Amino acid sequence: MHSDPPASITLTRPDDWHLHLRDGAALQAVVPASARQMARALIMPNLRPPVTTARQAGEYRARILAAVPPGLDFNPLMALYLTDKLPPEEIALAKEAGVVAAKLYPAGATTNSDAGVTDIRNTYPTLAAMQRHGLLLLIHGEVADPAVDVFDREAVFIDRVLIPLRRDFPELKIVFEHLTTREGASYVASADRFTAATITPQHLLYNRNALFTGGIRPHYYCLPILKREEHRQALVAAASSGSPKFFLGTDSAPHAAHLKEHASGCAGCYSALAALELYAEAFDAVGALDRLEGFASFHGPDFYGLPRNTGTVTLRRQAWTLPESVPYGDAVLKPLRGGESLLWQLGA
Ligand SMILES: NC(=O)N[C@@H](CC(=O)O)C(=O)O
Ligand SMILES: [Zn+2]
Ligand SMILES: [Zn+2]
Repeated sequence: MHSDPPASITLTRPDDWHLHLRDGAALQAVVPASARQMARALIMPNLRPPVTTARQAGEYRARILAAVPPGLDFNPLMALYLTDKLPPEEIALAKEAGVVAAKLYPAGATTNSDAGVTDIRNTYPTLAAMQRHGLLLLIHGEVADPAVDVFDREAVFIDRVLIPLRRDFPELKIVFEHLTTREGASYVASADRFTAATITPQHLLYNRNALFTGGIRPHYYCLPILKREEHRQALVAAASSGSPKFFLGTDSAPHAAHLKEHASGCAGCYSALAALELYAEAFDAVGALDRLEGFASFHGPDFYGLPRNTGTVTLRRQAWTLPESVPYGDAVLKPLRGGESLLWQLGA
């Protein structure tokens, strides 16, 4: 028996556990959208130059707070960018300054990852300090090895890097960011309580056909790249399973439209403008709207050891059209699903 979807759903205020806000004019352009939807966000440190000290993280956080529109309360949580040389002593300073995590980018794996880690063993003293001080390790889980097929880089990362790393640091909390494969979902589901994962809206809604529908579609290009339909289905099953290991992280990654519509287009989807609406659509499609609140509002803070938010947001089942583009400094941004209709709308 099928029951009609509800006309509205109310959730505890959600958080975004994987967000790129950039800096300068770009930061000013994108902070309001996230602050309107989310109570907190874990801010990615892949600026140029990257955020590698507790002091830089504090200064960056202040710039973010200064861009929050009056009347909204938004709490940015900060992470350091792990390099081959991040000193273990910086971890104690970071902990003291309220930084909650460090982010591992394998060198060359994604946008602004050239300062990333060339060999995980170089970071072992720093990872030991993180385990001791209770900082989480956030991972872009793809090998950068050009010999590995782009679509296999996540699965290969699990075998080559993650399994040994987990063995060497059994109590380091690890978030496998922007999960994209069935292999990733089953690794995390069967891992112990120190391992969790974020999942983006695009990986729940689209498979790799979206990259080529009627021509090449640069606004669906992000890393890790969209995968086959069977992987999308595995991700939807994981996100809507009720397991506390999976939670919301948009990986909203703005790039000026002209740099995506380019011979060598940038990787990253700008999803922050309608993130909750997109997630609601994905959960609605499998009749799992009752599982959205756990994924969006509870599992993240529980894993990070932070309090759940108070207050609520309401989504209404009401079609509306997302703008095709929005201002981005001197350029424009084309949001994921821009110019198209959405089924759910976040209440004012
Ligand atoms: N996801 C992306 O495709 N891009 C991100 C980097 C990242 O999260 O890997 C970016 O900063 O643009
Ligand atoms: Zn990444
Ligand atoms: Zn990201």
